[in-house]
Amino acid sequence: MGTNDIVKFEALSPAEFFRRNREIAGFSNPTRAIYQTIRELVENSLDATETFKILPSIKIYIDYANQSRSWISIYVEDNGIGIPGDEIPNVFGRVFYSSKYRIKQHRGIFGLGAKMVVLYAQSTTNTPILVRSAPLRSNVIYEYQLMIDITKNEPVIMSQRTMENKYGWHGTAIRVVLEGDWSKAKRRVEEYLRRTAMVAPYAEFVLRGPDEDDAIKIPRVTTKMPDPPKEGLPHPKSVDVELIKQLIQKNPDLPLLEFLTENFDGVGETIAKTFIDFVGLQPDMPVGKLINDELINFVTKMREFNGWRRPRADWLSPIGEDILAEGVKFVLRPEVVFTVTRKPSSYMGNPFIVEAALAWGGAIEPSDNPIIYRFANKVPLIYDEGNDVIRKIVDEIDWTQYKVKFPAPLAIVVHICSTKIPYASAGKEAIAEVPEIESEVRNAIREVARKLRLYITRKEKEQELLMKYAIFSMYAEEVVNALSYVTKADIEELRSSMTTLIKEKLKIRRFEDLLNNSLSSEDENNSEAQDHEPSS
Ligand SMILES: Nc1ncnc2c1ncn2[C@@H]1O[C@H](COP(=O)(O)OP(=O)(O)OP(=O)(O)O)[C@@H](O)[C@H]1O
Repeated sequence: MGTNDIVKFEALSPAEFFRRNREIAGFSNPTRAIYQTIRELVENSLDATETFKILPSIKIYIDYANQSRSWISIYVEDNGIGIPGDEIPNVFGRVFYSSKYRIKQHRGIFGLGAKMVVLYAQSTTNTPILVRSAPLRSNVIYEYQLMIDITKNEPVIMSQRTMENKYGWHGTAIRVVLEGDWSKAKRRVEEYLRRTAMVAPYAEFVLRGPDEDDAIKIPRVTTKMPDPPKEGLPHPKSVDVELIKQLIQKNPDLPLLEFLTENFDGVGETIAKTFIDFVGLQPDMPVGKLINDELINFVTKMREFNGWRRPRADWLSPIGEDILAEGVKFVLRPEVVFTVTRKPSSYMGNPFIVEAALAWGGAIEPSDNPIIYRFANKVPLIYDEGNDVIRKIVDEIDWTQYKVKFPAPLAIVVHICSTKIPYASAGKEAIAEVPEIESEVRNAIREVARKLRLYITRKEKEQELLMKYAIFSMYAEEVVNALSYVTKADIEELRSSMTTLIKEKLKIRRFEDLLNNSLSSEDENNSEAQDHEPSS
């Protein structure tokens, strides 16, 4: 009896795989499905706007489509660059179809999110997704109703039409009906938007829920936007055999020297020659002539070679210290916020930048541990904090070295941007442990923590001075009274000289300065100007 008689083999289409395993893309239950749907659509909207320097305006409307069956309708509209009409079916109907498989920072990476939304809707309510989109300067608006042929991983067009674009609209609007629990998902969705606004204060959001008074509006706080990322080439340290084979196939006759200078980030002629020498090959050898062993050796050497330039960070778009501070101030309303954007760094040839903000006091509730807000490529990570390397690092820090005593009103924001975020899963909720990233996160947090220590030290000194001033003034009044009685001098003059004397003694240049929380320059010099790294 042949094996085929007892074991049946079959292939699975990508769409079928994700229909069966939707948990790994974040669609694990009805509450999570709503959150994940909104998140995937909003992230596409943000990518379609800010990557092209358009200030994002995003509308999210939730309605009950059929309350007895827990069917929820979700509508998301943006003012982005839109989608070309002929691309719409594949964009929503073919798993692993994307414009973001490029070396450039995006929120999206997998080419999966929008399709998961369609798959989930289809699997729970059997209704198509409605898409309307108008690219920039388009005379028409395209409208499609789409489903997915799951076994073929292909779009099924249920209806299609074009409409006149009377008002010059551009952007994309999507309506989808799925089974979900809005009452439970609501808080998560609101929190997600609040956190998104923290790192994108240049965006505005309207969220309207199905019930009366169920609406929130997050206004645009600034019109400043980060510079969009440029599109890059792979760094030689990030390659593998398959990538090199694909590049060779495109042009097998290309000499090795040109192959290197044309296809990789930061490889000039001199570096390419040194490298080819290091491998022991000839610069004019056509790259297609590399035999298997040579090819494998070539790739291994590419990763070993230490003469490459560092990966360029032009493919990244960090938020920037000012914009991040504005977002954090607006959302968390702290007493004070410190931010830092670290210099670019890299892991395995992938450039990355870590940014951190520390918010202290004000509306932040004191808690026993720092409150952590994690972001990757401007996406808030809400679930799975326990598995995240950022939580681990924050917990390792000895906060007493920064004068923080818990419970304390302390929030830490960490943003990692990279052309390749090492996510721990397809749901994009936690960042895996990568030593280079860990060390940058640690440095970023320490940098803002040092600013906090300086701030707390100053505040303590100010408190001390205010106390002394109050006590001295109290006694001064008695002295002034007694002096004026004995000498018959003018009491007002005496009082004024006494106040001047006290201020001089306390080194307060202007009393108003003290009340405004700023000390004289002398005090500043005496404070922690020489700020040492605590030896943790
Ligand atoms: N609102 C939108 N405006 C413009 N283009 C969009 C919009 N939504 C989706 N797209 C296009 O559709 C493509 C596929 O989107 P999808 O959400 O499936 O994957 P992705 O964003 O590329 O990656 P990920 O799965 O990581 O989110 C995007 O790459 C983008 O080109």
